[in-house]
Amino acid sequence: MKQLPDDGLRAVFARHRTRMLAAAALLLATMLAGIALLGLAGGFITAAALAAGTAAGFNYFSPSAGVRALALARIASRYAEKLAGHDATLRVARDLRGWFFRRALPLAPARLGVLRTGELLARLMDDIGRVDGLFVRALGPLAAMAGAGLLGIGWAAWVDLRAGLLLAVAALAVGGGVPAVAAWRGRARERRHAALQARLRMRVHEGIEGATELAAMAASGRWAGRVDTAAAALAASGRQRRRRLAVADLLHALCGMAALLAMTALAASAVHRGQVPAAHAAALVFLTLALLETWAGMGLAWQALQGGRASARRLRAVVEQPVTVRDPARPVPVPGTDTLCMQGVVFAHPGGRRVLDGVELAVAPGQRVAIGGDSGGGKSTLAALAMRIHDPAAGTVSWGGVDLRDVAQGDWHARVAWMPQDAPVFAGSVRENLRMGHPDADEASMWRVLSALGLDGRVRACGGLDGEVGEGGALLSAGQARRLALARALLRPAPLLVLDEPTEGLDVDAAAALLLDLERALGARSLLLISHGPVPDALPWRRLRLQDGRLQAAP
Ligand SMILES: Nc1ncnc2c1ncn2[C@@H]1O[C@H](COP(=O)(O)OP(=O)(O)OP(=O)(O)O)[C@@H](O)[C@H]1O
Repeated sequence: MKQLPDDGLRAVFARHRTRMLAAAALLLATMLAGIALLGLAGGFITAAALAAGTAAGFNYFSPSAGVRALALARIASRYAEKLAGHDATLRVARDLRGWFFRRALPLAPARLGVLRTGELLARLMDDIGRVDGLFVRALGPLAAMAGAGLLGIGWAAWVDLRAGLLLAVAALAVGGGVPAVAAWRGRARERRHAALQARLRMRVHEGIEGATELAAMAASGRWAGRVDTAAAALAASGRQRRRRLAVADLLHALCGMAALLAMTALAASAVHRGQVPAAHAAALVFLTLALLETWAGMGLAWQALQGGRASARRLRAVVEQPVTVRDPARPVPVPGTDTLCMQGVVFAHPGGRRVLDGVELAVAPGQRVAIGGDSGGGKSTLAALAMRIHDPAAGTVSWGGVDLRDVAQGDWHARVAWMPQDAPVFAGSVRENLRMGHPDADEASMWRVLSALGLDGRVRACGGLDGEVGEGGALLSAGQARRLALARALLRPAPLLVLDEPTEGLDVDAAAALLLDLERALGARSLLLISHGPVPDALPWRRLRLQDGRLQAAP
């Protein structure tokens, strides 16, 4: 992937700065054409009314040609502005997702794992949606409104200085007051709104995920109540935002009315005193009207700006977490088949106790080591260190004498086949699931692994390698799903297998059968097996127990 010079959120927008500027300029042109259209038409009608029956030589042609030209220009610039604005937004939307995934993926699973799926989904969908709409909903309109205001004030001041000052005061009242009302306590409100949206998504997601258990515990109604509560809180927050917007709109209308009355009075008195021609005076009134109409979207744009900024902070909070492991500047090549070694390994999760406290372990080529121990004793943590998901606080984890901190994480992962405790089965076919482990695997090797794990019969009976397994392996039994995940790991051409509780959820006989099948399928590869269940006596594996942060021979 192309390395981007600056990978901050601002850089995503800055990359499309030219397109956004062009879209904002076109939006400004559309606004100006609308304002000029109203001003010119108003001035023209007034001048024509005053000239009626008195001036045979009144020039109807130029103003009406101007009106037609402005109407056409407005249509053309609106079309171009929509095109340019959406083009810029779609590009930002594309890059924003790329940016988020590029920054977030290295944080998985150690950092992302602590976020609940619903929360992560909310950030991926709602927050990214609000941030990628920042330009069309907030930045572009606000910039164009400011530009139109400045030019309008400039023209009014050129016609009559007092009119310019009056428009400037109106602009300050609307431009300062409306955002102040719309955005009052907006930062906290938008943060809360985003959090409520995430909470609703989390409840719905977890309710769907746990639907069967909730039904079995007769708790579906209670859960639906929790979803309703979250939905009601979100709706209340939405109403609060709309109320604030309504108050801002009211303020805008009041300021507008006052400004319009004042401008009408000022224009009439200027005409009366012969300081301004009647057509120009009428144009001033229409200009005020048009500018106020243009500024009508200010409250909404301001709220969109605050919402977008709150969402941007939520996205940054995910991606700006420090990565748990870093690749070295000059990675050392990873030896092929070799010994995995842990020496004096100490590790504690952030804010937690020392889970590992001087672990010594060696897994020689072809050796099988099974590690048992109490629940919560640190077995999965040990596997995660072997995978270099975390680095030890003290001691070393090495492969063939090379410290894993000196190799690139990707190179190391190419040497290991890992099956985590909650290994997922992906929606799709058996083939697609297996190819996740080894994209180039041929059919013969897939069948070999399936048959070694006793899964070939089931796969043949249900459509072969292209048979669907359902979402999360819903069409498979728990044992078949574990076997498929295990087959995926076994298919990986890696000299070391790290399997975390591959027999979880299986009864004792099924677990023993799976381990015996595994032994047959392993061949020359080494195995580091984490299991709190018993390993069948028939297997000549080295058995260790993790106790008080250290490994000892199992009885
Ligand atoms: N990401 C984390 N952040 C903080 N603490 C964690 C994290 N992961 C695990 N722990 C804690 O570390 C300890 C060891 O957890 P670990 O999952 O390694 O145990 P385990 O032996 O695999 O347990 P089990 O057999 O139940 O799977 C536990 O007390 C757990 O609460």
